[in-house]
Amino acid sequence: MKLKIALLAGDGIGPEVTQEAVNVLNAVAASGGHTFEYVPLLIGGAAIDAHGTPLPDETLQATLACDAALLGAVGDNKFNKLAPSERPEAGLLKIRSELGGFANLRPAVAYKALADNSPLRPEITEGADIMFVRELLGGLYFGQPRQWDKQTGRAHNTMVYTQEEVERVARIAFDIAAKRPKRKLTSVDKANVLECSQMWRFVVDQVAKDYPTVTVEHQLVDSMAIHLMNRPRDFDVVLTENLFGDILSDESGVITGSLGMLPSATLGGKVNLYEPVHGSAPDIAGQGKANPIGAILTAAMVLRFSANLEREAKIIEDAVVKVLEAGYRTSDIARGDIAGQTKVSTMEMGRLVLDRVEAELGVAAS
Ligand SMILES: NC(=O)C1=CN([C@@H]2O[C@H](COP(=O)(O)OP(=O)(O)OC[C@H]3O[C@@H](n4cnc5c(N)ncnc54)[C@H](O)[C@@H]3O)[C@@H](O)[C@H]2O)C=CC1
Ligand SMILES: CC(C)CC(=O)C(=O)O
Ligand SMILES: [Mg+2]
Repeated sequence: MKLKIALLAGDGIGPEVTQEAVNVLNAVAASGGHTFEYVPLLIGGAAIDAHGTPLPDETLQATLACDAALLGAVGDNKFNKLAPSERPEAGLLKIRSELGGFANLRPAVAYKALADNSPLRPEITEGADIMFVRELLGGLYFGQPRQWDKQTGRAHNTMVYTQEEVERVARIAFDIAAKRPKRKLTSVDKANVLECSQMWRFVVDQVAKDYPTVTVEHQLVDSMAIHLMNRPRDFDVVLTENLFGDILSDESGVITGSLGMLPSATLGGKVNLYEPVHGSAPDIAGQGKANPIGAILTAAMVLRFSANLEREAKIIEDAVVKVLEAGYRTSDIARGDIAGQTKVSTMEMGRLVLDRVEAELGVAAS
């Protein structure tokens, strides 16, 4: 297997966690016959600093010429006063839209080893395993018109969806649900207030007719936020529009023990885009405190969806579980009051996972 991967490390903790993801990918390459070529490219604040724009054309063109894109995170407080169109985040939104992936898969799995890290009681989270399918190219983040008119003191954004946009992401979510043991799909909307959501619900019900084995329910986003905390095990595939999915998937970090645990893959476009769910975390950047597991599990998704290496993806996921079971914790998932835990840095956590991946694959330690 040959894979050319655009490496969009970005800002803050982005480069720190991406390096750990690359290390495990390299172990898989070394395990036999695979070549992963990386193309390091600037995006976000790093690209603004170097080229005055958050997505240089060179980055976009080079990414389009790759088989997959692995992104860390973008954003830095020093750009907070810029207009949305000039900020690092605009570079991420633009590359998402140019790559064309519309189905953002964000799995949230409550690992037993981290049961005491969630503020939710272990009996609430135990066994929770949710696959969020977030629509990534529509809704408020992309809708036109949008403006802040400082003269009139009025600002507006536009939520817009077409039936086709809803249908294509709904089909991906139903396909996934049909293959999972629970075969349940929860569609999230705000159909009691928004026309976009009423159409969303109508289209989901239409698509559901093609998936008779999948149980479908609709939840309003506000009460969904509390159901997710009260009874996370009741959910299986959760289908949402762009903004609601952004919020609810971050919220699911409470179920898993940390936002730093969450990976994602965006499918359906010209080039699949892989990124952990978290942002650039400027509060901990450069201190070796970032949890690289979200990025490492994102690397597993690269192998699963862009390289068809399911066994190797599983080896990485199992290695993460084993390291957690052995008690190793980055600071976001460390609890000083629990015996048997060893606090480790970003690089140490990456190394611990890598050691197990290399051992499992029979690769000499790098
Ligand atoms: N995909 C992306 O590139 C995203 C970028 N952002 C940007 O990131 C910047 C910071 O945004 P925030 O709202 O603070 O969200 P954030 O996700 O960066 O951080 C939220 C909190 O979680 C912690 N955290 C996040 N990832 C972690 C990890 N891997 N290990 C340990 N702790 C972790 C942070 O320290 C912080 O306390 C902003 O500029 C924002 O726009 C936010 C979300 C996604
Ligand atoms: C453009 C991003 C900063 C939005 C976000 O938080 C995300 O996609 O998770
Ligand atoms: Mg987000």
